[in-house]
Amino acid sequence: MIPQCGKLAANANVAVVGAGVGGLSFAYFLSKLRPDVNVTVVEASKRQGGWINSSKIEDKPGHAVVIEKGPRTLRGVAPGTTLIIDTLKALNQESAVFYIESQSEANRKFLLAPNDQLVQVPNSLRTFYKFISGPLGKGFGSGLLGEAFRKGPVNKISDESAHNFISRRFGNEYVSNNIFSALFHGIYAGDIKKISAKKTLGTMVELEQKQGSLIRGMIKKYMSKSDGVSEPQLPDSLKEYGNLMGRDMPDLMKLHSTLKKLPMLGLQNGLETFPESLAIALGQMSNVKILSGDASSRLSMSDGSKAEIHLESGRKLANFDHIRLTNTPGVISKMIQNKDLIRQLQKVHSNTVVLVNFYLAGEDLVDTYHSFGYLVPQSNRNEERLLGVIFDSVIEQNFKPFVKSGVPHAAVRQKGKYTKLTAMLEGHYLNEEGLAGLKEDSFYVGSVKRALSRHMGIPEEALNRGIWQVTPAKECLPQFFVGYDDWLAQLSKRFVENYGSHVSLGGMAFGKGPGVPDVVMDGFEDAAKLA
Ligand SMILES: Cc1cc2nc3c(=O)[nH]c(=O)nc-3n(C[C@H](O)[C@H](O)[C@H](O)COP(=O)(O)OP(=O)(O)OC[C@H]3O[C@@H](n4cnc5c(N)ncnc54)[C@H](O)[C@@H]3O)c2cc1C
Ligand SMILES: C=Cc1c2[nH]c(c1C)Cc1[nH]c(c(CCC(=O)O)c1C)Cc1[nH]c(c(C)c1CCC(=O)O)Cc1[nH]c(c(C)c1C=C)C2
Repeated sequence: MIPQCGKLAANANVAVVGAGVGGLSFAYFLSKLRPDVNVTVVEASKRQGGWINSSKIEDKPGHAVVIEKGPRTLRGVAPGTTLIIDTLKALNQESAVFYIESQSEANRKFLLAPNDQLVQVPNSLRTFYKFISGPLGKGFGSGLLGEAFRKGPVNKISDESAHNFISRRFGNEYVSNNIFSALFHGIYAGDIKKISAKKTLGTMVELEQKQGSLIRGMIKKYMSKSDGVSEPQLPDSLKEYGNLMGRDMPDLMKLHSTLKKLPMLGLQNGLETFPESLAIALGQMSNVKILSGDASSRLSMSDGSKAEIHLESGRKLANFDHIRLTNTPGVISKMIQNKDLIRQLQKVHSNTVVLVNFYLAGEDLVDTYHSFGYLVPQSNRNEERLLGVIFDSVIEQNFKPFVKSGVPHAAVRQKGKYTKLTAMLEGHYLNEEGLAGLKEDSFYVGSVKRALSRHMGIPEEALNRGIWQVTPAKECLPQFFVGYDDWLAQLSKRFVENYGSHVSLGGMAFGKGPGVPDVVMDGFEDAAKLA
């Protein structure tokens, strides 16, 4: 998010706060587009990559296994993914790219029913029938049949919760409680009853507004698509990327068309390969400095035209024409002095997720449920406060190299059978207690063992033989509360009143969505506006 701004003057100084993928990609694109600009990246932690964290454990002496303590896959359909893969190509890392086919077992997903049975999310007529006639299907068939005839809200509303919206469209609360609440666990670690429909289900909300119903809207969209054969087009953001970065347009179009058909992509040695490649490229640019291990504690303006950053170590960095902040609203609120802005930023709470990684060599403990993993809807009793479980070993075993001459398949997975899982817990369930409610590691390992045994019948004895790691990702996912878009517009106005065009905001809270492709695309678009 960037205020109306002019282009940076020649040899301008820019600071980027945060060396997560959002900060690194903004710095990378800006330096590529404007090699005369001096860029300083300030990072609190000693490592770069932010929540992208592909960590290594030793299975046996000298044998490293990658475990993801954050994101691991990218959506193929997102334009930001084309930008990421094309950037990796430019950095000679294309051979590290892997993908999952739509028909792959790793593209199946399960939901946990109230009776603790796993039910497959339909991907065929047979599974659709099984799903709607099962415990999670209540209200789905009738809801869908009646959807086209249900009226919109009586009074025009500017926003509502995603739960409200889904319940209105389906004519019951079952569909939200049994299905959509799980999806909101699997993306926002959030409570569907508190999340903005406009921000998170924007396309559906628009369909209702324009066509009166989702089904009618979708039919109309389908009919207009099948009217004529239109040439495939690059989205505007990718056209701008291709033009400004001097990329071959037909190649970019081909890459985007290919990626759009892939449900997900991953990287050899984990998703951290991307921010790591960006950091290496930035390290080779003479006009870029990365300062790690020193947090920004305060921002100030010196004479109305230059900005300063005060670091926790006591050091002051001065003379910046522009500062890019890529942190959550809560973190940014601690760097500024204006009371009104602080109050506004503090309105956004970021949820905490506890990640529990498990690895066991030699055995496949999830063989009856081969899939991406499962999510837990709010209709489940869920004593463990589990949000969902990702079956990393299944994903890795189904990865295919994106380029034929790339890394051999075996390079992304261990040899033979193994089980690698990531369970995610807490999220909105922790909000009443706050961070003080976080428990010891052994508590979470116990919770996950109990849940896996109950949901999939995995014997505790087998779980006791694996390696466990617990990582709390504190206040990691900003929550898009009802009215978020209006809040963002107001916030942007207030930032301009206070800092003119000297400060811009990037990262999960300020882009199109919370995914890696969204924050990378946002970083490019804002860098292009300044360049
Ligand atoms: C558990 C989890 C799973 C996810 N799964 C997926 C997924 O499967 N697919 C997907 O696309 N996305 C996923 N995401 C989202 C993805 O992680 C984010 O889109 C991405 O990491 C955001 O990058 P960022 O640079 O904006 O923020 P961050 O990664 O938060 O980076 C911000 C950086 O700022 C630094 N910082 C903080 N305070 C200061 C300070 N005062 N001074 C200087 N530096 C500071 C931090 O140390 C950090 O390095 C997931 C997120 C989480 C938490
Ligand atoms: C169980 C908790 C979580 C899982 N992933 C996340 C949480 C909190 C975080 C997350 N997952 C995705 C994103 C990016 C969203 C985007 O806009 O790109 C984030 C922040 C991707 C994602 N994961 C699932 C879905 C449906 C999506 C979005 C689109 C897609 O990739 O298809 C499903 C899912 N997430 C988790 C599990 C266990 C799971 C399904 C079985 C873990």
